[in-house]
Amino acid sequence: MAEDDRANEPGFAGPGAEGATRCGFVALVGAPNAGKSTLLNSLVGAKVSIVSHKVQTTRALIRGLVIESGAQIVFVDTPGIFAPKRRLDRAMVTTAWGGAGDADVIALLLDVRKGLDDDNSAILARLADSGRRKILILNKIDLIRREALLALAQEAAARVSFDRVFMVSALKGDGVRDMVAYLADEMPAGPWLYPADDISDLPLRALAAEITREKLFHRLHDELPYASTVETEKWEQKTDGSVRVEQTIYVERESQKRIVIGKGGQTVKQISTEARKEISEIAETTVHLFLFVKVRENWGDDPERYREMGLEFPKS
Ligand SMILES: Nc1nc2c(ncn2[C@@H]2O[C@H](COP(=O)(O)OP(=O)(O)OP(=O)(O)O)[C@@H](O)[C@H]2O)c(=O)[nH]1
Repeated sequence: MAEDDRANEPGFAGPGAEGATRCGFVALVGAPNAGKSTLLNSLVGAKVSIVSHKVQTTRALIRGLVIESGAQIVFVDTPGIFAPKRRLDRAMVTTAWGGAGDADVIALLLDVRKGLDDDNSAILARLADSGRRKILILNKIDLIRREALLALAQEAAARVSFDRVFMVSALKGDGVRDMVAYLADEMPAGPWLYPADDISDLPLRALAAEITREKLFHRLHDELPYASTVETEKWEQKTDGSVRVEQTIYVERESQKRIVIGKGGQTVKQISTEARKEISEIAETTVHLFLFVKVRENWGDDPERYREMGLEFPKS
């Protein structure tokens, strides 16, 4: 149904119609790499959460805002849930469940190729105890046969009583609109929490740091991306409308710094070129990006770094 048609439906209330708008929170939870960030970006129609084929790209709670049928849906992209080992891992998992606890609807995203493996089984077990409204989103249906998909849906539904099950391809957009229409109906009555034009509650400078971190993830291999973090130190509006952005990539060791910089500065230059293009898009202006690489030993044990990433610092 076209947006215009909806406006003629009884009960429709656009922004500002007091008492008739709806607004609520949907927490996207799931194992690492299930496709939460891909889904969120596709829903919002822009990049608010970073995507990579490596696991655990999303560290903090990132909100994406979608408006559908008079409802503002605040999607909360949580870090992937898995058995944590390091301190940073524990912080991410605690944050993820914290995000789910406050939501009107918990949406579990499951990579259909993984099926009910250990990570997904553990999440299902925990969700089964939650009294909240919950839906199951089977993602990456472009990669699996229909019979296997239906069998998986049945198996998951036998463990947790989901209010609804959706089958989608976040990458291709299949099935996504139906899911959003359902969620819009489920949102409680109330005023919108964010301006209609906003797509995320993350400030531009935080989004910009996330974009650079994504490029870092794409360019570098093994453990290095996990040992690095990016901070926007300066966001300076120039009189000609352009912005000067200074960011620092923090790594844990001198040897890692050399890798990030690359031969003759090649690697950091490529990261900078790719990041600048995307930051310009979200800032909707010309961006001059300056990247610095610094060693900050043991940042993984520094409470301040967790606060900057929007994570709680776990005591142990
Ligand atoms: N074929 C296919 N690939 C997908 C689909 N959705 C996501 N992917 C891919 O799966 C990988 C992981 O996607 P992300 O969106 O980063 O996953 P995530 O759940 O946010 O991951 P974490 O940040 O680790 O929690 C990426 O390479 C995506 O391109 C889909 O519907 N089909």
